[in-house]
Amino acid sequence: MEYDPQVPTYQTSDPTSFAFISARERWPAIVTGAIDDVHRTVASLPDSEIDAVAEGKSIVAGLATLKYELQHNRALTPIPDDGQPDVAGYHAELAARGPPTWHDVEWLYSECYLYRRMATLFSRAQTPFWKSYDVFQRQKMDTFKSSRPAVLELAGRYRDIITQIRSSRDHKVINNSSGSPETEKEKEAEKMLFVEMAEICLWGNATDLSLLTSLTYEDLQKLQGSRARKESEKNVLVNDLGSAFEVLYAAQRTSQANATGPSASSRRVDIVLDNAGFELFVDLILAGYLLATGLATEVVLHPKSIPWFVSDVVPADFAALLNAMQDPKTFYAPPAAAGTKDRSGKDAVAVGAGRDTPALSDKDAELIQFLFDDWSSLHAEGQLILRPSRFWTHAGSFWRMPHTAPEVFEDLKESELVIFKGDLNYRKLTGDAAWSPTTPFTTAIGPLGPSSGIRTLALRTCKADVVVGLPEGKDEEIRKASQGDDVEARKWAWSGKWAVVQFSDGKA
Ligand SMILES: O=P(O)(O)OC[C@H]1O[C@](O)(CO)[C@@H](O)[C@@H]1O
Repeated sequence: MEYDPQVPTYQTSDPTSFAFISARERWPAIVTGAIDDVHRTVASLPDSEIDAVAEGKSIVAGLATLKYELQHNRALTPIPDDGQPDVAGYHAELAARGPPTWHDVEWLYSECYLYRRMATLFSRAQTPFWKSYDVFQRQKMDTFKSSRPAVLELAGRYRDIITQIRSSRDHKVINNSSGSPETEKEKEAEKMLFVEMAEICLWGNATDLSLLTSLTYEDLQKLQGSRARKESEKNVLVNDLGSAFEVLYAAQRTSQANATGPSASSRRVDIVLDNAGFELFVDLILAGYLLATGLATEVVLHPKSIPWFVSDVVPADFAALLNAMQDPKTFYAPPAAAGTKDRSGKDAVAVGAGRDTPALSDKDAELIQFLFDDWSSLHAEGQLILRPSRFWTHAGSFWRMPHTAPEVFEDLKESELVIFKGDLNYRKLTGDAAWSPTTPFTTAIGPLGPSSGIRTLALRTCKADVVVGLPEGKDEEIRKASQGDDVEARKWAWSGKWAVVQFSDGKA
C-alpha cells in the first residue's frame, strides 16, 4: 500500500497556496508561450512541407483548446492514448478524482497532467518533424545563452580546480603515496570544495523558466554570479551538505582500503536532474568535480523522457549543451543581422544574449572547450551516464516509487548518494503535502527515508508551499520579516530566494 501519512495535499482551489496563482495565471501563460513557439516554427517551415505545416496548425488548435479549458475551469479530460504505459495511471487517477476541474484539483497531479497532456499533442503526431519536437527547446537554449557571464566565471573556476586536483594526484603518485588525502586538513579542504561545488549546483536551480517567465538578461546575471551565491548563503535554511560529504568520503576510504577486486572501487552518485541549460551546466560541474576527486567513480544522470515543466532536461538537452560548448564562438555569436524574416514576417533571430554582446574571445572559447573535452570524454568512457525513465513524469509523489517503479527504486539503492535537484523533485519527495514545517525531512519522504536503502540529498531552492525540516519558529519568523502582516500564505517560499539542502541516510 502507498504511504499515506494523512496530511492534506496542496490544491488549486486554495487562495493561500501558490497553486491558486499557478492554475489561473502561470499555466495559461506557459501554454500561450507554447502556442507562440509552434506558431513561429510553422511560420519558418518551407511551403513544400505541406503535411508538417497542416499538423503544426492542428497542434496550435489543440494547445488553444487546452488553454481555453484551463481558463474556463473546465473538467480535466482523459489524456489521449499515445501508446505509453503511463497513460493508464493518469486515467485511473483522473477517474478516482472525479474528474476534477482545473481550479479545484490537487496541485501536483494537475500540473503533471498539464505537461503530460501537452506532450500527447506531439507524441500522437503523424509527421516525424512534430513527433520529436520539443516545444520548450528554444527557450531552454536561449536562457543558457543569456547565462554567458556566469558560464565563463564557473568554467574558469572549474578548470582551475580540476587542473589542481589532477596535478596534486600526479604529485602524490610520483612520491609513491596512495594518492588519497590523509590529513584532517586535507579532508577539511576537500569538504570545503565539495560544499562550494554543491552550492553552485544548488543555486543553478534558482533560474527556472516555468517560474521566471519574464526574466531579463540582467536579472539572470544577478542570480548567477559568485557574489550572489555568497550573499545567498544565509538563505540556505537547512544545510546538510556536511553529512552528505561524510558518506561519500567514508565510501571512498573504504573502497581504497579494500581495493583488491575489479569492482572494489566502484562508487556511484546519481543526480535526478531538474532544468536544462544553465542548471544542467552546473550539475555537470558537480559531476565532473566528484569524478575528478574520486568521491564518485560513476555519475548517473536522470533526465525526463518528455518535455516537462518547461525547462526540465530531456536527453536531447544534454547533447545540445555539449554541442554548444564544442563550438562556443558560434553559439555565443551575436544574433544574426536584423532583416532575416520567417514565413510570418517576424524577425527570425532568437532572443538570448543581447545584440550588443561582444563575440567570444579565443581565451574564453578555449575555456569552454576545456569543459567540453572533459565532460564528453567522461561521457564516452561511461563515467557520466544518462538514464531516463518514464517514472519521473508520472503524476504522483516519489512515495509511490517502491510499488510503481520497483526497477528505479532498486537501481537507486546501488548508488552511494542520490541527489534530487529542484523544487518539483522536492514536492514529489514530500508528497506536496501541507506538512508542519518542522516535520523531519526523513518522515516527509516516507518510503525513501530511513532503512529504504537509498541515501537522499535534496538540493532545492523553494518555489512552492511545501517545506519541512525547519527549526521551530523559522517559518513564522521569515513570514513576518518578508511579508509583514500578510502572513496567511507562505509567500516567502515561492520565489526561489530561499533554499533547503536536506539529507536522509537510508543506508544507516
Ligand atoms: O524547476 P523546479 O525547481 O523544479 O521548479 C519547478 C517548480 O516551480 C513551479 O513551477 C512553481 O512553484 C512549480 O510548479 C514547480 O514545482
